[in-house]
Amino acid sequence: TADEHWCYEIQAKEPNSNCKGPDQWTGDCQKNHQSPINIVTKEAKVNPDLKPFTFFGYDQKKRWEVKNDGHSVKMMLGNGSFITGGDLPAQYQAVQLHLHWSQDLNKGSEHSINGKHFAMEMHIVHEKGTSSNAVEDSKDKNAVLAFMIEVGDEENKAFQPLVEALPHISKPSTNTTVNEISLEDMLPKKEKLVHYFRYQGSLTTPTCDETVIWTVFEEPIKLHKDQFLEFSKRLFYDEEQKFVMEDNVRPVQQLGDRQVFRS
Ligand SMILES: Nc1nc(-c2ccc(Cl)c(S(N)(=O)=O)c2)cs1
Ligand SMILES: [Zn+2]
Repeated sequence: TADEHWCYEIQAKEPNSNCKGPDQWTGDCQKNHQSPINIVTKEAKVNPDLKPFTFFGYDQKKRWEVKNDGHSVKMMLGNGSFITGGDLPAQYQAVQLHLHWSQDLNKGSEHSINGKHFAMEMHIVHEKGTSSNAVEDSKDKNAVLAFMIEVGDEENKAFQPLVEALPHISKPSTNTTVNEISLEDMLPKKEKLVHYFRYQGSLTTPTCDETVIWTVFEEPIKLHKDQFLEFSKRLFYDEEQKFVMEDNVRPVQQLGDRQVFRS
């Protein structure tokens, strides 16, 4: 289907590209409750129901499968990690973790906060329900936890196994495993995770289903500059390794009639 040939703007504008850039994405991509968005913090409404999350299984150190899926680097999490709380209507199973980035430190995140983009953005994608029964399509089928990533001068040890795996998955549709990573170690300290923004939106990739309860945490993750540069140095969009994987970022979408909330 046309969506198999969807791509980002940086790929679509290549002379002989035959892929569809963001303004040609189909599915629900042209609807009006889309993601990402710019978050204007002073217009976000405090909602006291936005309690802290509880993370189950995030502390387990595991060997994870990671892959280059041609759009990002994706870590498969289907193993029983899940979240509750955060004013979510049920428990949500962790499915996969992936990132978006640019080489430009100021345009690698999909969401922006008061117009500021970060170097990268990490998404942990969850699906409603228990590992035995997931629910069908609905506005709250998915919950994505979004973390901004800044570049600093300290190595982030929790990300090193993922960074070292990147050269093994430089081509699309390649897999490898990373060992001894715990999701919890990759995230900001738990007490920092009480501050977040919340809105109803979509997948930021085709078919852009409007099924996502978005949580954008205020506290950024920090990576060393060299760790950050590895993503756009080691990963490629194409088999021929002509196009490095960077700017895998959808442009911000109109908020429209939606309200952004904050904890
Ligand atoms: N690289 C790829 N990412 C996705 C995907 C699937 C589900 C979701 Cl929710 C998202 S996102 N960016 O909205 O978190 C991305 C498919 S292929
Ligand atoms: Zn994403």
